Amino acid sequence: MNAHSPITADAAIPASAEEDAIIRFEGVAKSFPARKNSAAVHALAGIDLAVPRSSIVGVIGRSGAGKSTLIRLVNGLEKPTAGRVIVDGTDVTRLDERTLRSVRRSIGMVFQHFNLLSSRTVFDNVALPLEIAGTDRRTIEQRVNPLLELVGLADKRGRYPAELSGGQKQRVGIARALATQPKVLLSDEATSALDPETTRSILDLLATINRELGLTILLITHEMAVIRAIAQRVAVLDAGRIVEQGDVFDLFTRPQHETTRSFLAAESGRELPAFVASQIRPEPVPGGQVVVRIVFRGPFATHPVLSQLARELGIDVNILGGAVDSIAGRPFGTLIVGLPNNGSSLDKALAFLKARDLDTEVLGHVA
Ligand SMILES: Nc1ncnc2c1ncn2[C@@H]1O[C@H](COP(=O)(O)OP(=O)(O)OP(=O)(O)O)[C@@H](O)[C@H]1O
Repeated sequence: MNAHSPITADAAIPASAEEDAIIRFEGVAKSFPARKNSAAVHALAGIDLAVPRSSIVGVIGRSGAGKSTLIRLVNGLEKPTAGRVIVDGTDVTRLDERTLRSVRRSIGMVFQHFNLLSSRTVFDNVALPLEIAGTDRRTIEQRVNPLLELVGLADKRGRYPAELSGGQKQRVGIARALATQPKVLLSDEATSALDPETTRSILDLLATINRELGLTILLITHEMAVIRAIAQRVAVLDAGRIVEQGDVFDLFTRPQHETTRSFLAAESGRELPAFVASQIRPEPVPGGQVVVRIVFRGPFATHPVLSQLARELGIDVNILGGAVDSIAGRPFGTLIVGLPNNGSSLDKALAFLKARDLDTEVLGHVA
C-alpha cells in the first residue's frame, strides 16, 4: 500500500488507484439544499477514497464531519450531488430503486443502536433480510444457524432483544448483516454504545469475519482506538473533506494534519506528562531545556539511540516521558525528552536523530 499523503480536496488523488478496490468514491460531493429556516449544508466535498477488497478501512471524524452521509452513499440511501460511488464495479449513484434494492443485498450494515425488532427472536431477527428476499425456510435455517454459531449466540436463538446485553445485541446485528452473504460490511459506529471490554470483543469479531470470510469492512468512528484495533487503512474526515488518508501505522506514527494529531493526542506516549504540560511554554527559558518528542518507528524502536547520542555528542538528555507500543503488529515508540537550550547542541542532537531516520518535533520549553 502507498504511504499516506496529506491531500487537499482540490488536488485529491485516490489513495491507491491501481488496487482492486471494491468501493471507490470518485470526486464525491454531497450538499443538502437550503430549507425555509436553514441554509444549504455542504456535507461532503472532493471525496476520493478507495477501499481495497478484503480490507478493513476506517473513516474517522468528529460529530458533523460527514461520516454517516459518506457511508449512506455506499448503499444508495443518499445520492451524491457530484461524483460517483462504485461498489464492486457498479456505479450505485445511477441505479433505479429496484436495482438498488438488489445491490443492497450485497451490502450489509451494522448500526450503533443495533436496530433489532423487539418482537422477534434472535433467530428471526437474523432471518429477516432472508425472508424479505423470499428465501425458503430450509435455506434460512441453513444460513442462520451457522451465523449464530459464528457470533457466539447459538444458545440464544429463541431469546428476545430485551433479554440480551448490548454486546449480544450487536452480535445479532452483525449476524443479520451477514445473512444475505454480502460482499461489503458497513459499520456505522458499531461500538459507540458499548463499554470498552465489549467494544474489544465486537472489534475482535469483526476482525475474525474479515479474516475468515474475506469480507471487506468500511467502518466509521470517532475513536482512534477503533481504527487502531482493526483497520489497515484510515481516512480522516474534517468538515466534509478527507484531510489525510493512508496506512494506519504511517498515520499513527507520522500524522501530517492538525485534525489527525488532535485525534491522536490521547494515544499512548503522545500525551505530555502532567508535570511537563503544566510548565511548558512556547518561548525559550534562559538556562532551561527544549522539550522534544522523538518517534521511533520500526527497528529503531528498540535501539539505544539516546545513550549513543549522549556518548557521541556529549549532550545530556533528560527523559521526561514516553511509551513503546505496537500498531498493526509493528513496533513504535514515543519519547519526550529535554535537551539543553543551546543552539548548537540542539541542532546537533536533532541532526543526529534525523540521520537515524527518527522523527522529532520541538514541543516547547521548560525551566
Ligand atoms: N438530511 C439532511 N438534511 C440536511 N442536512 C443534513 C442531512 N443529513 C446530514 N446533514 C448535515 O450534514 C452534515 C454531516 O452530517 P453527518 O450526519 O454525515 O455527520 P457525522 O460525521 O455522521 O456526525 P455524527 O457523528 O454526529 O453522526 C451535518 O452538518 C448535518 O447536519
